[in-house]
Amino acid sequence: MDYYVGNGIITLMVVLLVRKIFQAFKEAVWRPYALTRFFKKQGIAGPPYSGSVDKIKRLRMAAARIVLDTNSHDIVPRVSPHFHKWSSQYGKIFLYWEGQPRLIISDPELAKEILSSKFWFYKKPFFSHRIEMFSGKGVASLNGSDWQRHRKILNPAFSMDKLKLMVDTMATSTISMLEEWTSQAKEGSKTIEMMEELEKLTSEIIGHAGFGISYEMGKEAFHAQKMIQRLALGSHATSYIPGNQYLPTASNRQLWKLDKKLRSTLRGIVERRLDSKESNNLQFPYGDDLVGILIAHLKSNEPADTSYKLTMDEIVEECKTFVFTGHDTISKLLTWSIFMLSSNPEWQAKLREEVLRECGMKIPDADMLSKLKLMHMFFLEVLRLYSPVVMIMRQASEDMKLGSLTIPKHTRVVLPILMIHHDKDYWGEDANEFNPLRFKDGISKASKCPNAFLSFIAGPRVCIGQNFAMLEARTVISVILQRFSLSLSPEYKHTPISYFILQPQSGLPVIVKPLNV
Ligand code: HEM
Repeated sequence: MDYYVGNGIITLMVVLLVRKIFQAFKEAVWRPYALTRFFKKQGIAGPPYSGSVDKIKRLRMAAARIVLDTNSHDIVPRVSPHFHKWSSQYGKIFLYWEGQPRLIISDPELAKEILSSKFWFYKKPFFSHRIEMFSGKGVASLNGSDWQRHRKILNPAFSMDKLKLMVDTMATSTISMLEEWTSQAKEGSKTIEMMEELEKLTSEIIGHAGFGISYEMGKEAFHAQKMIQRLALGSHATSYIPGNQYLPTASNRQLWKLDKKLRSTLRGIVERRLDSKESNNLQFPYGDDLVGILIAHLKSNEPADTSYKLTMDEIVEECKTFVFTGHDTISKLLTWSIFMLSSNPEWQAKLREEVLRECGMKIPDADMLSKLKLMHMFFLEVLRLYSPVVMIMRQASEDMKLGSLTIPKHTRVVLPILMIHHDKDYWGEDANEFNPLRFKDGISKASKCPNAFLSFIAGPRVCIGQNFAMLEARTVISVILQRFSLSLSPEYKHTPISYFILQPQSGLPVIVKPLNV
């Protein structure tokens, strides 16, 4: 009997081993060969599969050592050196390998076709457990009916009427930051590390506006989220070993601890709100901010209670999503805006003049802000040249037609937003120059191709926080320009880099000077 059992186990192990070897061969040899051939027949080329991940690492490391001239906005070779190199060799559409095969598409018309696809033909791919740890398993990463349910619940939190009421909170938080600057600028001016300062400000604003808490109360959550992001991106960049997120390595243990901390802090915020029910608001008894709206959809234990409901875990994950999306992108838009104002005195003067004309020294409200036309063009140009999200990815859920191409099921498609934004074919010979006036007749007329501006993407999954971000950016910059002048510190090194979001590699030191001094 033992003999038969022993033989059976050995046979099973051999079968499993052969299957594993076969799968590994299929993934590592057959699939790259077959896919490369498949695309080659359609006229799509790309760099060789073998050694591709190392090549990307080497290109990135070399690019990270370059310091650009402060007036140069030709940043794609530094931020995405591999895209830059390969697009000049293989054209606007090419295939490359980074763990999996990826098809780069830098044609705005095809990008539009992908982004407007309704029936989940192009879905969000699963990135990695580590990325979800800081970005949350919320509306930004879901697909299908789950995404529809979350998006429908969240849309009311971003209605323009609601956003307008947040301007006061945005301005008040900015003013208290500026009071700090004034008290520090005792000798007439002060150098401020602007990227850190703006991360704190935008955390405070989303904390107040979305969660009804102060920065001090939300500090632990924001700090844990930031630490997870740093650790997760560090380890993600250096390893592609499947399943290694479950190994109890030192960095994994630290990540698990931080994740637990982040989740428990957010859960605490939600539970405190649950305890503060107000019976006179029938539609949103827990408040009509982001957390209040999410809680109003908390699934009760009644079996019939299924439509448009969220579980407690889903609410916590959604809060995580907004801790991330609600401040990281917008703080970098503000960082690059301050960089542009500090290095372009003429534009700083123009925008200050417009702010003083429309708002005087008053705390701006939504109506005043809507009159800042030059400032709107300025932000569009900053977003074009320094788009905080440099690329997005989708995955074909079945064999698809895209223009004249056939895209096989499971192919990951990359839309390189930053590279499209710097492409001379769409934006003209001055594509790398700072010229907000190119937007004077609106976004669609600013380039040769009406869909070439993609900072917030387009289609059903367009950024839900786009209006929130633009209102916050106008408020913060208006209040700063009313009270301070800005100039770039000689310490600044122009080194844009993408750590998930585009940012200056070594921060942004800026000299601030109160205007009445
Ligand atoms: C300058 C600021 C911002 C930029 C450039 C930006 C950019 C983007 C982009 C490119 C996407 C699409 C990602 C993809 O589909 O892969 C996106 C989605 C999203 N953004 Fe933003 N965003 C900004 C601000 C915000 C803010 C302030 C919030 C929240 C308060 C926010 C919340 C979201 C959410 C929840 C999604 C996912 C939407 C969905 O899939 O239905 N964003 N954003």
